[in-house]
Amino acid sequence: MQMHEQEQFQDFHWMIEMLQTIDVGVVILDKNYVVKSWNGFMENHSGVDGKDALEQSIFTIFKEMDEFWLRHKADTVFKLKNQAFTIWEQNPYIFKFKNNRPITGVADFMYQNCTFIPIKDTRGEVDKLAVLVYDVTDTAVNKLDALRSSAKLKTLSRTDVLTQLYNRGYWEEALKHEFNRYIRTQNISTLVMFDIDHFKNVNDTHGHQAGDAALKEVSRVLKENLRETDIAGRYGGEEFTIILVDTDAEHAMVFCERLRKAIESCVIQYLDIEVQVTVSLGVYEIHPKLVTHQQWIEGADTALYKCKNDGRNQTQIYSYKDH
Ligand SMILES: Nc1nc2c(ncn2[C@@H]2O[C@H](COP(=O)(O)OP(=O)(O)OP(=O)(O)O)[C@@H](O)[C@H]2O)c(=O)[nH]1
Repeated sequence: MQMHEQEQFQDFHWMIEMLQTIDVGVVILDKNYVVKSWNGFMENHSGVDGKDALEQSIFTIFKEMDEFWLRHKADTVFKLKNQAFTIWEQNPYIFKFKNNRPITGVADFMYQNCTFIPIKDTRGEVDKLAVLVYDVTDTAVNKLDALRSSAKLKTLSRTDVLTQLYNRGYWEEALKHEFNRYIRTQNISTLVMFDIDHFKNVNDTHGHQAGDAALKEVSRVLKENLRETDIAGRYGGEEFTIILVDTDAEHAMVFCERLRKAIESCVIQYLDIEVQVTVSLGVYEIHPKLVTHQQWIEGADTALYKCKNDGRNQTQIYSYKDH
């Protein structure tokens, strides 16, 4: 061997050595999807030895592979002679490998980004392509975790922890939204504010924990009586609010009386204590002369306090002329 040839052979040897050991999968496919090269990364993760993979169709080695998808992707690389990419967000993996990383052990399989590179022959024709496979499991798992916890945060920040109803902030936003919708569409909605009667007595007699159990139970009964479109929130301590969408005061009254009776007949169990509570409910149908959503709340609140003054455990309707 001449000196020049020997150097070339050395270069080739180093290149093969490097391809064998890099932490990226390298597969070379011909136009018939037959494997022409298979590096160490592919051997390690697929469990298929290079000598067994060579001259096999890639679809024989990976029987579950989405053949249609890969052919479509590769065809464009062969035709356009351009590189193509896939990212895990679009397609979690091309080659299904088990994930064996200790840190991101939660993922069942390896997330992959892949690059498809056209390889030209000596005449400049693309007759093969290289698929480079990058293990991006760590990045993917971290990103998915962050997305999951931000979705959880979103729910948390709009939910009252004790009752699992909407909290006051979120509920009030919903009320504003409904108020503006009325201005646009003139669709009637009714606001209900209700409060547990003599709730202080429950706490004083049975303790705060029993009081919490009562709040939870009242919320449960409330949820049971709601329609899909109704929006219920915990307004404050033992005060609750409901927007009854597309409902007038008369129908709201029927709803409130049903709810009031359901709560009254409910026996709340906390340890060996049994507690029963009643509620007072104020009803206010939206009115064209209302200028702010705050006035809507005030009307319902006035009706609620009228119930308290008139003996509690009842529903009253407020009307605009009471202003
Ligand atoms: N257990 C418990 N109690 C709460 C919570 N938030 C507010 N409270 C209590 O609710 C009670 C409200 O009492 P008041 O405003 O005097 O009203 P009330 O006793 O319900 O009487 P009326 O509304 O006039 O029928 C207070 O004792 C508060 O401490 C809570 O999250 N858990």
